[in-house]
Amino acid sequence: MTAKLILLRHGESEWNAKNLFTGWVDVDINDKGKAEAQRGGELLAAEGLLPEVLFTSTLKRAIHTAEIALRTCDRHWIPVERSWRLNERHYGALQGKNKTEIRDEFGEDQFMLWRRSYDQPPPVLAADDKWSQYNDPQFADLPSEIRPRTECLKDVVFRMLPFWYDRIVPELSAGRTVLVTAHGNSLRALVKHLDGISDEAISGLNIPTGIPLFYELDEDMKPTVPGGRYLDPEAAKASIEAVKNQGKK
Ligand SMILES: O=C(O)[C@@H](CO)OP(=O)(O)O
Repeated sequence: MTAKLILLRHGESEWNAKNLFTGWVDVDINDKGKAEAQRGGELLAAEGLLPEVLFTSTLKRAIHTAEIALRTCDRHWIPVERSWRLNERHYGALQGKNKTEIRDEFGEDQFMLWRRSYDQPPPVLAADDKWSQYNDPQFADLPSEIRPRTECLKDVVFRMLPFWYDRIVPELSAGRTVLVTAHGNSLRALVKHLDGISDEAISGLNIPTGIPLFYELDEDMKPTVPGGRYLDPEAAKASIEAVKNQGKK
């Protein structure tokens, strides 16, 4: 038996369009993002890949993307579970900062280390910073030692995997088609795990906005096709290139 897993990064957000580091800042999708989410739902319907359970982060750009995509393929009614463990990587002191300005100020190497290295987090964000979520009621139940003030991708893998094993894998094992709507870096963490990508090679992986990535998984929860399959490969290619080049002039 194989299991069906669909990964969907949220559609373009207001801050993606403004070229700002976002992380845990709870910005919404814009009109282009809404259109991408709808197209995502159309692709699911066209392939007959109809989700039976939804997992999302607690951030509105992922929640709203899922709502639009599921409404479009008439699956608005499926059970849903949200978890902070699927949230975007906390971008620390870079949250709210312009990517091009950070690249100009600190140079390409440091910019890429912060953006795509596996284990080097940006500087911490002060708890009382304008763009901090440290005292947000949404995260009040999280013990302070796991409430992030910055994260590298390795930290995301560490906090995401318990949710994968405890909540998502049981649904896949039960034969249900699972949709996960999340973020560029929380999905990079999951793809790294699924495809066994090395700490070095993961820096070259980018996830496009709003295009479903379909994985068929074997009984060991390993992909039958490495890397899965984007339901719109051409659009995925163009969007991956755009994500990769963010911050460049
Ligand atoms: O700003 C962010 O939170 C992420 C995703 O939008 O950006 P990046 O692709 O630079 O990691």
